[in-house]
This record gives sequence, structure tokens and C-alpha cells, in this order.
Amino acid sequence: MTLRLDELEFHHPGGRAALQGISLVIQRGERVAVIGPSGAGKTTLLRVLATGLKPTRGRLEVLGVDPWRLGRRGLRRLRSRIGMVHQSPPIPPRQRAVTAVLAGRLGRWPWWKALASLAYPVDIPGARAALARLDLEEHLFDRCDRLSGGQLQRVAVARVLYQQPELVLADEPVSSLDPRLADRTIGELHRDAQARGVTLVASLHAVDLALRWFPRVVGLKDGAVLFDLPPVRVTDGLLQALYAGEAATPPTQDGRPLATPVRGIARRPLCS
Ligand SMILES: Nc1ncnc2c1ncn2[C@@H]1O[C@H](COP(=O)(O)OP(=O)(O)OP(=O)(O)O)[C@@H](O)[C@H]1O
Repeated sequence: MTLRLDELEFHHPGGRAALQGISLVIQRGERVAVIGPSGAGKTTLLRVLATGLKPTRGRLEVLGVDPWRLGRRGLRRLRSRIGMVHQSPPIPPRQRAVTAVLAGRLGRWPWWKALASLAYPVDIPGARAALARLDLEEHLFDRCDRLSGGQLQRVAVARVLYQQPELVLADEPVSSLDPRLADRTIGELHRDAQARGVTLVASLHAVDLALRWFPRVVGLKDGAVLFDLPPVRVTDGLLQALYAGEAATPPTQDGRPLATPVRGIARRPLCS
């Protein structure tokens, strides 16, 4: 098992509960989408799973251990086994794409190799191959502050592909991409997770992508799990309840409503 959450709660300092009563078990190799309206708690949940935030209450197990019982070294080691794609990638602006990708393995390399990699890229072919999977090969030596938001998001995905972590967490990893690239990028994350038998948890704004790609979909609302189902069982009624008060229709990648005939196809996961 990769993740176990037991009656987990999280309160941001000075805020109300961003997560409440979350109980989930995610087995190794599962691919799970987390959907829900703005403010539902998707980012908070992923940051808790990435051990960036400590739960206020309840139990959490990540890759077989309670992160918050580990010492500093143990926690650092655990984090090097987790790959996180952030919604706005925290990449230093002057860093080149090649260095940003290689940074994926900094936590696993000996200090001398990590240091050398910052001065001169130690594995250019590896970085090139990861970027090529996302059509970004020609930007290998570009500075990150000269890339578009969508290109930067794909560099962050390439970094995780290069890192090869045991747990991949992706927080709205395609929010800046057009529908074709979004599909391609989610597809690459899937192929990587499936090929290596590792767990992928992604929060997604676009319901169509979640239903099309993920064998398990968790609907989060007001910090609690509203449903946890395979896509074929996510009904219109559940989606309406999830997004009630936010939008007339559930959000999609291309802005078009989830039309029924398309949905029939869309709800069959491409990878199962
Ligand atoms: N740093 C913070 N301090 C206080 N409250 C916060 C903080 N970050 C988030 N929150 C609150 O926690 C709740 C969950 O926020 P979160 O960002 O996890 O939602 P989300 O589902 O990812 O939203 P979005 O889709 O808009 O990114 C919201 O009510 C938000 O206002």
C-alpha cells in the first residue's frame, strides 16, 4: 500500500478546516484523480501527501511509514521517493530546463554529484529524453524564465519523469496547457506510472480528463470526500452535487460541456 489516511484533518494557520475526516487507502500502482471545486482542498491534500504539511489530526501513512514519526534524515529520504508536480512549478527563473529536470534526482545522488550537477549538467541525455517525451527537446538549454507557463509546467512534469519516484503527486499539472497537450501530458504521466508500477495521484480541474484517464476518481468538496468511484459510476447527479454553486456545468479542459455521447467514451479510462 502506498497511502493510508485515517480520519485526517488539516487546518491552515488561522483558517478553518481545509481537510476534514478524510479516510482513504491507495494501493501501490493505483492511479487516482482528485476533482472538486475551487477551495475544495485538492492542493492541501496533495501537500499533506507530499509531507509538506503536517496533518492537524488523524493518521497518515506514506510509502509504508508515518512521515511525522521520522527524524529529519528519514523524512528527507522519504521525500526523495516522492515526486511532486506543482501547479506553479517552484523553479528558479534563471535555471536552464536541463538543470531543472536533473534536479529531480538531487535527493538521490551523493552530495558531490548533486553539487556537480548544479555547476554543469551531469546527465544531458537523460534530461533530453525526459523533455522529448513532452515535445520540449529543443528547449533543453533554454532558461526557465524564457519559457511560457505551459512549457514550464511540462518541464516540471519532465523532472518527475526523470526522477522516477515511487509516488507521483501532481497538483493540476496541466492547468496551463491546451486540450491536446493536456491529454498528451497526462498520458505520459500515466504511461510512466503504469510501466514502473508506481502510484499516481493527480488533482485536476478538468473533469473530462479525470474521467478519461483515471480508473479511480475522488470528488472532494469542502475538505471532505463526497465520492470515491471508478469513472463509469460518476453520475451527472454526483458531478452536479460536487460543483453545485460554482458553475452551471462541471469544468472541462476545452471549456465545452460534458456532452452525453462524448461522456460515454470519456468515462472509459484509457489506462486501466
Ligand atoms: N495558506 C493558507 N492559509 C489559510 N487558508 C488557506 C491557505 N491555503 C489554502 N487555504 C484555504 O484552504 C481551503 C482549501 O484550499 P486549497 O488550495 O487546498 O483548495 P483547492 O481545491 O486546491 O482550490 P483551487 O482549485 O482553487 O486550487 C480553502 O478554503 C482555502 O481558502
